[in-house]
Amino acid sequence: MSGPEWAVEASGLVMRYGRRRARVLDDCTFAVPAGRVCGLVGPNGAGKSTLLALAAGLLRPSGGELKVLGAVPPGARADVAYVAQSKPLPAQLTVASVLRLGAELNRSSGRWSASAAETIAYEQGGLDPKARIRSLSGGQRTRVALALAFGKRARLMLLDEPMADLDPVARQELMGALMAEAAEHGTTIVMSSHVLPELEGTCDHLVLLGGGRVRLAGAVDELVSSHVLLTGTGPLDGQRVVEHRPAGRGATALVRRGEALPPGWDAVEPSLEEIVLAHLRTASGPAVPEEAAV
Ligand SMILES: Nc1ncnc2c1ncn2[C@@H]1O[C@H](COP(=O)(O)OP(=O)(O)OP(=O)(O)O)[C@@H](O)[C@H]1O
Repeated sequence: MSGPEWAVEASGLVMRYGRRRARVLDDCTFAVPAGRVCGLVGPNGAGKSTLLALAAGLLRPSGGELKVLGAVPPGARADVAYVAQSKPLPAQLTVASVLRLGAELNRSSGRWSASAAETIAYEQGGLDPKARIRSLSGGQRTRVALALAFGKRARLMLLDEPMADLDPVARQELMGALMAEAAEHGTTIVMSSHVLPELEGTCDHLVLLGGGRVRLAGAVDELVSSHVLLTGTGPLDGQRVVEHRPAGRGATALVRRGEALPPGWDAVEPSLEEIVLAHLRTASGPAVPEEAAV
């Protein structure tokens, strides 16, 4: 692999907005390998946007270490595309001028791809190049912001809820475009989302934030194989229980794989969505110790 092995590396990362405020991120340690498509999930206010803005170099950490493509942000800015949740774009410009501005601002990298940007904006999105940004809908603005990110041909795309205001067809199309970008160019994508089915099948890595901490992080296949979904009745002594819920006359329990199956329980492999939901529902409680987190 050329370049750094890790696209994003956080070690003991702390963020607070102002000295007296509580920690939004507290002692967060995780790493996203280069070339992965990483879902960033967590309840509202968990710190996902904060983490992405730190990685984009728009905020400075209050403590700990953060490296992006091997450099302290914004050191690798030329190789990073960031799409903020608010998608700020100059309202008075036309779509075509925004894409020209993107080309201009990225001239020094020599990597700007007008065709990649135009495919997203015009071919797939059907946007009018002469339309002014202020006349576009929220979803259409999102498309322009994503067109800029694709045009940049960055090595890392940091996308803050990129699909939130897109219609289902546009979502599917743009997820496909992101997957193709990752597969063809080895681009690392870190994408926050609340839509779990969207992440299942597209992300091969996951970071879950809750209560300011990293609750879960690692390769999706390892996270799935390190959990077991139990249904049944009886004590769960010795099991590392993530969540226990009543179901009919018995219960379901998501546990970390490890100990032998307790009597009275049947085990199946959970889906990623079941794992994430269980961790989200318990995200403000104490973290269940994990072994295989990256
Ligand atoms: N500029 C700011 N000044 C003070 N506090 C802030 C600021 N930005 C965010 N916060 C606080 O930091 C915490 C994390 O916010 P953040 O936007 O990072 O969460 P999030 O996980 O992206 O949430 P959501 O899913 O709702 O978008 C929240 O408690 C929020 O109120």
